[in-house]
Amino acid sequence: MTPPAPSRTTDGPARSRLVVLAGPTAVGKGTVAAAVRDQHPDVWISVSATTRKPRPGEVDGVHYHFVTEAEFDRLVDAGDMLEWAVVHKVARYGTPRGPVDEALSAGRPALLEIDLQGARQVRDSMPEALQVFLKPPSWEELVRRLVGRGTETEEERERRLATARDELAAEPEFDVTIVNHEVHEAADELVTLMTADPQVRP
Ligand SMILES: Nc1ncnc2c1ncn2[C@@H]1O[C@H](COP(=O)(O)OP(=O)(O)OP(=O)(O)O)[C@@H](O)[C@H]1O
Ligand SMILES: Nc1nc2c(ncn2[C@@H]2O[C@H](COP(=O)(O)O)[C@@H](O)[C@H]2O)c(=O)[nH]1
Repeated sequence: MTPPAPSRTTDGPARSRLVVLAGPTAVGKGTVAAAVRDQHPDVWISVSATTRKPRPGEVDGVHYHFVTEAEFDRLVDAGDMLEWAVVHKVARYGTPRGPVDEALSAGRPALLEIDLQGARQVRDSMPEALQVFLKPPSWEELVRRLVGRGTETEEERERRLATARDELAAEPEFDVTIVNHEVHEAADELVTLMTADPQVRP
């Protein structure tokens, strides 16, 4: 799919659409974002900074910028984070501000895959961003996906599922909901939203 040229307004240069993708743990945010990356290289996807340790197979600078607590503090103190939060009561995650501005100024549709707290911060600071909620087909399927991923201990899974209940209740805050039944269908729905005229809200 070829994106339309970004809209121009009378009060500034062209800016493309910023989309926030949020939703409970293991709903498939990362998987859908990876499918978007594979199929639509024109879409820019933010690489977050985090203080959590890499999982097997995760590459620094690709999946996350893995930073120390001190480095994260420095980024926050310098005002270099568009948003950040402590997620699942364990680690800090944040969106580096500079690359987002560069992508939008270059006219690329930009995607942030972040948690509910971060989505709320972006809603305050960039109300023009489109807020998309990714929802599981059912609670049972969400648990199946979390267990099936096999990357957390039982204790960590319980903590994530507790957060997930609050996150599911926040669905009405979002502009659009996509149900992640099938990865490629969800990715296509997301790209359709990302490449629509940013002046027109769905
Ligand atoms: N549509 C789908 N159908 C079946 N399995 C899926 C689907 N989407 C994702 N999965 C699987 O669910 C698991 C969780 O996906 P993923 O890690 O992308 O979730 P996430 O929302 O990014 O999670 P977290 O917020 O914990 O980082 C993975 O094993 C992934 O392969
Ligand atoms: N507020 C932010 N949340 C983020 C960011 N990057 C990722 N996340 C969210 O963290 C959880 C856990 O991720 P995991 O990789 O440890 O499974 C998940 O909900 C992500 O969406 C960010 O920059 N800011």
